Amino acid sequence: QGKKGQWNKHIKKDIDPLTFWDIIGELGDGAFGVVKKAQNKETGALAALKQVDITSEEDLEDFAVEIDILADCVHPNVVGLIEAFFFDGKLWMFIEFCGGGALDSIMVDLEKPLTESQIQYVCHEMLKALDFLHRHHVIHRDIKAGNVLVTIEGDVKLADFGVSAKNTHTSQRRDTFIGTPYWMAPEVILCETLKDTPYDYKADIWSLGITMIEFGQIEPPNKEMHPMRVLIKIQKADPPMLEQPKKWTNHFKDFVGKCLVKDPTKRPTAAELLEHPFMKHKNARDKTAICDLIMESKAEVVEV
Ligand SMILES: COc1ccc(Nc2ncnc(-c3cccnc3Nc3cc(NC(=O)c4cccc(C(F)(F)F)c4)ccc3C)n2)cc1
Repeated sequence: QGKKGQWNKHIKKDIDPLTFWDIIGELGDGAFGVVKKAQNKETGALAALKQVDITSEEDLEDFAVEIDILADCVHPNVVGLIEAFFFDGKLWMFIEFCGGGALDSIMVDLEKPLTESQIQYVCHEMLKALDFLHRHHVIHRDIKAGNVLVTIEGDVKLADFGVSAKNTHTSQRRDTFIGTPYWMAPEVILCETLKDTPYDYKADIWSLGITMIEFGQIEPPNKEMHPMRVLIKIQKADPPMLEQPKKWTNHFKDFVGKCLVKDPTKRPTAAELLEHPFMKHKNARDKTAICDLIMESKAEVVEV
């Protein structure tokens, strides 16, 4: 079995998933397509379920890349694939459910940004995920608060709802559409040769820096601008900075400044950033601050 045979190993075929799973609700108002909440009949485990109509071989290829990434990249800070089925012309992906949801929704719901100690912990967890993915030759390419999930225990899991992640091995790229520009690194916009070189994973480090500003201000820089204008500005302007410098420590500001270096060859790796003083502080290993935030956000939603 050639290519086709290759993707079978992670996907159960011709078995009805509803033999093992109950669908118990909807997730997100279709913002992510058809995503449901499911519960395992035997274990009671909760899952996020994505069902995708597979009409063409090409669709299959695209989603096989996603399954391969998730099956190969098992890490405590990356969303976990529980199992996948191909049934009734659909691909069914069951992902470990993160009860706190995405961090952008939490900031919007609570109408407040993260504190520096919450940012310190989330950033440390994200860096561990990025270091792991980059070592596995996976570039995320859409790092932003909306792709950072939290569990009710305060664990942080990197996700990719736009599925723009690329496995440099297969160098298969979903139709090369331009994602949301606000988090985009300068070299990615310029389509510089650096995009497909040993430096192309550095784009995630730039987006991490933008995401740090997003955590501290609820929105990324230039959010009020028209997306096309932002592409030009990211190219031309000096790197963005935190708006209220007095609000943040020098370690945090220095960390953001190191991520937002326009020349990718001069931008640090995730491994190097894990050694930055901002990451050596005990807050970076203390989940209590983020647990308080998650409880506050869960308390907001009173089950009617
Ligand atoms: C609206 O409130 C909530 C509340 C809880 C949750 N919790 C939750 N927990 C787990 N997954 C999801 C989820 C939500 C919407 C869409 N997809 C979700 N998970 C998911 C993720 C994926 N794939 C990835 O995240 C992914 C794909 C490629 C690469 C990567 C990475 F590079 F990060 F490894 C990650 C595939 C299928 C699914 C169902 N949502 C979400 C919203």
